[in-house]
Amino acid sequence: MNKKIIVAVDGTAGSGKTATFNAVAKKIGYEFIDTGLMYRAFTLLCIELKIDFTNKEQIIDALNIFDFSVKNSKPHLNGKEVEKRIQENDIVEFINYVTPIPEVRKFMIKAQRAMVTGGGYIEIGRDITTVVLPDADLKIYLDSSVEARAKRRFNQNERLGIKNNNFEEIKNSIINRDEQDFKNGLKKADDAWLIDNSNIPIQDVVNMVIDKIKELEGK
Ligand SMILES: Nc1ncnc2c1ncn2[C@@H]1O[C@H](COP(=O)(O)OP(=O)(O)OP(=O)(O)O)[C@@H](O)[C@H]1O
Ligand SMILES: Nc1ccn([C@@H]2O[C@H](COP(=O)(O)O)[C@@H](O)[C@H]2O)c(=O)n1
Repeated sequence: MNKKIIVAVDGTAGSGKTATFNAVAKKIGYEFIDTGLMYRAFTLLCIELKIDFTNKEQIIDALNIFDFSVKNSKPHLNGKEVEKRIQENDIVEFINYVTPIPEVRKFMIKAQRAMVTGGGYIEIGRDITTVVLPDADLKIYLDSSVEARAKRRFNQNERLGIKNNNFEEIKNSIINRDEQDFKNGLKKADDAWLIDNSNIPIQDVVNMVIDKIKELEGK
């Protein structure tokens, strides 16, 4: 019987981490953890508490009443399902006040590490291969050009009926998020497999990754 492994994935905003690795996890029976949802849900809590985002102490205090869970594959904030709400534009507008705060990152990293209790997990984010799961069996860094990512996000927003969908705004938002993510420590780990999917269909990336996981399970 092949032994399931731990897969850690980082990559730039909108590069395809969720769609690609959710599909991989479903096909091979792995648990899928999207750590970005935790940061989005926490940002939503701060919005709901009407926190002054320039006040770090208020943001840190909110961690004491932050309960995040995933039920039936849907993210829940303090027991309430928030899957679509945390994809709205105001979350992206404020999240960059939240993600650089060391106390917030320490809280999230501890929780994200505890979620992976052995093989059979795929965890995605910005610091998974470098900080959360540095000893993962397989590390992947997923990237795409800014243009490709903006086009995809625009089309996704259209499909989801997200309000005020504007291509140039999305492109600028991606550039800003990349800037913040690199400041927060996003980088390709030396032992990570770089996949640039700018011109590779999602199904081909899914198949490439599954082949690699099966190879490592057999070792
Ligand atoms: N290889 C690909 N080719 C074309 N479209 C893709 C590819 N991979 C993902 N997509 C599409 O790109 C969009 C963004 O993908 P996704 O939401 O999975 O990115 P992400 O990296 O998880 O983003 P974020 O970091 O913002 O959560 C989705 O519409 C997805 O279907
Ligand atoms: N491990 C992580 C995951 C995410 N972030 C930040 O949260 C934002 C939302 O994440 P998405 O994957 O849903 O885009 C994102 O902009 C990251 O800045 C993080 O810092 N660490």
